[in-house]
Amino acid sequence: MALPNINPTATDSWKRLGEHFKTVKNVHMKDLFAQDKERADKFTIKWDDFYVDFSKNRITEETFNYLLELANELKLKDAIKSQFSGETINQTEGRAVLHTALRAPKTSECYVDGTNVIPEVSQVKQKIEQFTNEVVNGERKGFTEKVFTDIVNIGIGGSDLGPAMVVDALQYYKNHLTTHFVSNVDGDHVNEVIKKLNPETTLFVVVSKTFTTQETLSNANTIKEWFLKSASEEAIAKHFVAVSTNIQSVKSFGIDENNIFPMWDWVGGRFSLWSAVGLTISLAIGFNNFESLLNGANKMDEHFKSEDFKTNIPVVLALISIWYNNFFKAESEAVIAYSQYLNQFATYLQQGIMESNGKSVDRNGNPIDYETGTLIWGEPGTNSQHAFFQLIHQGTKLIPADFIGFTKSLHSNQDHQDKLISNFLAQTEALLNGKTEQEVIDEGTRSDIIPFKVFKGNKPTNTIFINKLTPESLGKLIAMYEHKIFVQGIIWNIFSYDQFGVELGKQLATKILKEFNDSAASDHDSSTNNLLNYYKNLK
Ligand SMILES: O=P(O)(O)OC[C@H]1O[C@](O)(CO)[C@@H](O)[C@@H]1O
Repeated sequence: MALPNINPTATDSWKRLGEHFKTVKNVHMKDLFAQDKERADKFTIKWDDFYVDFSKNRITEETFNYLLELANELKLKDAIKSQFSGETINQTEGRAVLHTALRAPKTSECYVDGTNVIPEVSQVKQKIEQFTNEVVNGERKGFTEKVFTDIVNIGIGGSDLGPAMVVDALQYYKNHLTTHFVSNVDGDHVNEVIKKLNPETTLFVVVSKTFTTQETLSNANTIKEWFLKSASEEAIAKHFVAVSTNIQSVKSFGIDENNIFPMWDWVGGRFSLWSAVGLTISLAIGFNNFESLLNGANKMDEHFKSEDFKTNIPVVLALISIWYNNFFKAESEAVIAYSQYLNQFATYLQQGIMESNGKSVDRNGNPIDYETGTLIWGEPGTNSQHAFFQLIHQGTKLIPADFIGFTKSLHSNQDHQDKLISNFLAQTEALLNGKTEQEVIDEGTRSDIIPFKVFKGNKPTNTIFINKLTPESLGKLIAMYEHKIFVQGIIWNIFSYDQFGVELGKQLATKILKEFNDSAASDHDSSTNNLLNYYKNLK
C-alpha cells in the first residue's frame, strides 16, 4: 500500500481551518485563558515522565478539533501503519523507512521484502555490545598494546550530528574515553583534532552510510596518513573500524572485514543514530546506556503508534506546527532547551527537520502552492535569553517555540536548578501575557519611552517538561521529533525521506575542484568565474 496521496489544501478540514483562522487570528491567548479556567488541563498531555503543555498556543478547542480532523482526513493512521510495517514509503528511493525497527524489542518482527529484519538488527547490536565492552574494559588494545583512551568519529550529516549531539547531551553518563568528532572537509577541523591525539591509544570510527561522501573519505584518508607515520599498515586493523552499507568500499579503504558494522538502506542517515552509526555513543556511555536510549525511543514509538491523536504527543505538536506554518505563515520555529547538555540539540534537529521536509513538489511530483518545512533554530536557555529573545518578545515575526526543561538537574545544586526553572517558566508566561501599556504606565515609566516597553504577548509556546535527562528520556525526546517530522510530511503530501536537494551543490563542487588546475575559468556565470579566478590567483 502506498502512502495516501491527498492534496491537504483540497480537504474539507483545511478549508474549515482557513475559515476558522479568520475568526481566531487576532484573539489573544490571555483572553482564552481568562475565559476557560480548565484550559491548561485540557491542553496538557501527561505521558510517562513527559508533561507536555500546549495550552499556550493560539488555538481554541474548535481549532484543535479541526486539526485532528485534518490528520484523519489525510489518513495519518494508515500512513503510520505503512511506516511501521516496513512498506516502501520512501518511494523516490524505493526504500522502507525503519529506524523504528532498530529500537524494537528483540522478540518483535518487522518485514522488509518478506524478510524479518529484527534478527539482523540484534546481531549488529551484539557486535556493538561486545566491541564496546572490549574497548571500555581495555581488553582491545592498540598496536603497542596500550589501552584506548580516545575515540574519533569521522562522519558528516547524519553520520555525525546524531552521535555528536547524544554524546554531548549524555556526557554526565560518560566513561573514561575521550570522544572527538571530525566532520568538516575544512582541513583545520581534522588538524585541530589530530593535535590532541596519540596514535597508539586512539580508535577511529569511520561512519558513512554510502562510503562515498567527500568530506568523510578526505578526513579518513588524512587521518590514515597521519596514523601511518607512526604505525604499520597492519596496525590499521586495530585502530580503524567503519559503519557503512558499502562493505566493498570500506574494504578497499583498508579496513578489516571484522571491523565493519553494517547498516541497511532502510535507515535514513538523519535517523541513523540508533544503528551502528551510534557506535561512538555506545563507546562513550557504555552499551547499557545506549540500549536505554533505544528503549526510550521505542517507548515513544509505541505511544505514537497506539495513542489516540488527541493525546498523541508527536501528532499534536506536528498539527500545531502546521497551524502556524500554513495559516499564520510563521516561517520558523525555535527550540529552546533549558539544559546546557542539549547545547547541540537544535543543530541536530535542523538536519532531521529541514532535510526531510524542505520539499516543494508533492507526492505526484507536482509543484506545491502551500508552505512546507520549517526553519529550525535555537540555543539553550538561559543563554538564548541574553541573545535573541528580544526579537521573539518584541520583534515583528511570529516565532512559535518549544521550551524543553527537566524537573531534576543531574548535579545536585538546587539553587541553580531553581533559578534555571524560574526562567524556563517565566519566559513562556511573558511570551503569553506580554505587558500592556497600562502596566508599563503603572510601573512609573517616563511617558516618552512607554511604547518601547510594551510587550504584545500572544507568542505561542509548547512546554515539554521531562523528569530528568537520562539516556531513556533523551531517546523519547529525539523519537518525538522524528515522528513529528513524519506527521508533517504526511499532511503536506511530500516525501520526507529523500534529500535530492543536497546533490546539486556536491556535483558543482566536484566540477569546480577539477578546474583549480586549469587556465582561467570562463564557462560559469560571470560571478562564479570571477570568484573562482580570484581564488586561483591568491591560493
Ligand atoms: O553517511 P553518508 O553516506 O556519508 O552521508 C552523510 C550525509 O550526507 C547526506 O546524504 C546529505 O548531505 C545526509 O543525508 C547524510 O546524513
